[in-house]
Amino acid sequence: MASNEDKQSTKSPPAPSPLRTAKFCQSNMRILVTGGAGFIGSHLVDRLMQNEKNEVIVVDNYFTGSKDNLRRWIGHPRFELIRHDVTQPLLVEVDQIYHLACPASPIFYKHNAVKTIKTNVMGTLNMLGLAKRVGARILLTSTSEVYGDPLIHPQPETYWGNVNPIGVRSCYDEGKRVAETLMFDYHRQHGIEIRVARIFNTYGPRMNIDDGRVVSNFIAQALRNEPLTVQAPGTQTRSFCYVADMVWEFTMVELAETVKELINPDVKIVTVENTPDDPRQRKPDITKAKELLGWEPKIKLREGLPLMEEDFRQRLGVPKN
Ligand SMILES: O=C(O)[C@H]1O[C@H](OP(=O)(O)OP(=O)(O)OC[C@H]2O[C@@H](n3ccc(=O)[nH]c3=O)[C@H](O)[C@@H]2O)[C@H](O)[C@@H](O)[C@@H]1O
Repeated sequence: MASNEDKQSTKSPPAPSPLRTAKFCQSNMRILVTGGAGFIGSHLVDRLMQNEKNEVIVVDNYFTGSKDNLRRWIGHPRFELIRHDVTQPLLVEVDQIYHLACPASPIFYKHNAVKTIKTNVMGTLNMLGLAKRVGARILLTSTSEVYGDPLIHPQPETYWGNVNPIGVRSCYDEGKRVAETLMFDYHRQHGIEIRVARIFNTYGPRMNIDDGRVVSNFIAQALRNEPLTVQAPGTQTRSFCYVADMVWEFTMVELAETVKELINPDVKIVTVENTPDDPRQRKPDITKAKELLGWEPKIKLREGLPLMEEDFRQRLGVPKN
């Protein structure tokens, strides 16, 4: 019944703006990346810029992103960088929107919770408004946090989650859930072409060194000869994705032991207090992605960690012995 109603109310996509379909610009694809100066955003920009038919516009407010991540593209004729906060409307003529903008590390997103939820709700609303106006396709980077502390393991796309609506993480996980709702409502009501990617704990070069997330913490701690801080109980799991890839499930103790073994065997592992609402386990069911997209992870944690170690060594000025 619901699906029939869905079908009836889904409109065909709005036509792209006449400016974008004019002959003179048909050959190039103009792509907006919000949060493009961030960790995942800047890797995406690298990939998009490899295609000579792409023009890339990045918007970022540099709250957690950095111009340094885009150094190689600044001044490139197919690249533009705009300082802009997505909670404010933006008008640009584009064909595709990759909407990544939002602080993603729990310490950053909890630091200004109201701003985080505004970014998720108003930011996504603004980008959907833009997509509707110019007829662009839009992708939202959502998160494994939409599953909260999941009661089903591993998590299929169809799982609705177990989320605390009034907790300290809600600004992010409920914020992303509303953002997903907005995406599907704009699709049903206005025919916008949408994609939603639920990203699981990604790590790799260019993460902020003091980002606060577990992989960057452990690597920076190992390189600084500080104890690896496993938050209790340490048996909670995450499924780590190398930034060019994905997904391997580990407990935090296993991760700490791997970082110790690979990066600094002398470092100590200590157990410290955890934060509220920390999910006890998380692992995506990737059956559908394998079947429909032909996608599966390739880079194992033991291969990905050294690549991130190399980047952190350079930025921390810690040479390899
Ligand atoms: O990537 C995801 O899927 C989502 O989840 C992450 O949230 P979380 O999994 O809590 O990320 P971390 O802060 O890296 O924590 C992972 C686990 O490591 C533990 N941890 C964290 C830091 C540390 O120093 N030690 C430690 O044991 C935490 O208790 C937690 O159980 C991030 O908030 C989001 O960027 C993202 O959307």
